[in-house]
Amino acid sequence: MYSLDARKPRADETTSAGVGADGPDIAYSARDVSKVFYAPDRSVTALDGVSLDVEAGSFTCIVGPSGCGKSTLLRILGGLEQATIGQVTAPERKSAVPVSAFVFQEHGVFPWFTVLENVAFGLRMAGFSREERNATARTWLEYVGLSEFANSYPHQLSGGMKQRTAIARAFATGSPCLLMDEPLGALDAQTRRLMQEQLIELWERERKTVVLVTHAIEEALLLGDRIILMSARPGQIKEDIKVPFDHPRNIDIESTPEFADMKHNIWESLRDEVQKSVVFS
Ligand SMILES: Nc1ncnc2c1ncn2[C@@H]1O[C@H](COP(=O)(O)OP(=O)(O)OP(=O)(O)O)[C@@H](O)[C@H]1O
Repeated sequence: MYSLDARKPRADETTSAGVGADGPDIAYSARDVSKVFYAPDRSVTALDGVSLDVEAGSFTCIVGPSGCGKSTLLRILGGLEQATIGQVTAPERKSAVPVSAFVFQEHGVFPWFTVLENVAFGLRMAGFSREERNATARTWLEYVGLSEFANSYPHQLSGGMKQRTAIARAFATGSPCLLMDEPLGALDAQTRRLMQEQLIELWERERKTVVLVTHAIEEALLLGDRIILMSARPGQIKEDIKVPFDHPRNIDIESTPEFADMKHNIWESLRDEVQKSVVFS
């Protein structure tokens, strides 16, 4: 459990660090990480020798075929799962606010809490007063356009509104790093577009360290500054791609030839891996 130290974290504790004199700060670092899931009948090697440095304040997307270990890698970075072999380092926790906040594809909100209580939950766990956490939660509800629904319960919301609540909570908690596993995967196409735009805006406002798992190449190109392309299981890093589009960014970049080229090249590289994963899984 967290210690209930009800002070507001200092700015240097809650925002991602930038570029220091010795180069960029590294938020997460994985060195030769392998993960084997053991079961009585068979063991599964999910990751094999993955090494990765994630810069503080960067937006990294992980793309790869189904079952290649994307979620496992994210969970290992966030400390939810342990590597079988290899080392992982994450930013040091300096306050009651957890270093990593998670957003999953579904089930990210507590059905028995109102929208406001859901968004304020992380702050409550970190020991903030009711007044402070409600004020912060209301600000974030405004950013994601859910102010009117502060007192609604999740069953009264659409899927997109529930995901906005989960994303608002992750940002509101004040964690410097957000780990998102297909956060928009369950949404319909139109809502997904709006949420992509909103995620870009929120990230540009906060510049937190984000690692986001997605199946969609377009989404990774639109949101990320870097794409980690993984091979079929056992997951290894096949390519480490720099996304060259500037910020502030919007969905218009999708109509540029550069976007189309990158999308094509990434798909060419991913296609073999997808085929392997379909054959062997
Ligand atoms: N707790 C577990 N116990 C046993 N095997 C697991 C466990 N978690 C994941 N695996 C296996 O590890 C491999 C990688 O799973 P993981 O969920 O990380 O892949 P993924 O790339 O995120 O997949 P998807 O894109 O389909 O969500 C899969 O073969 C999966 O079956």
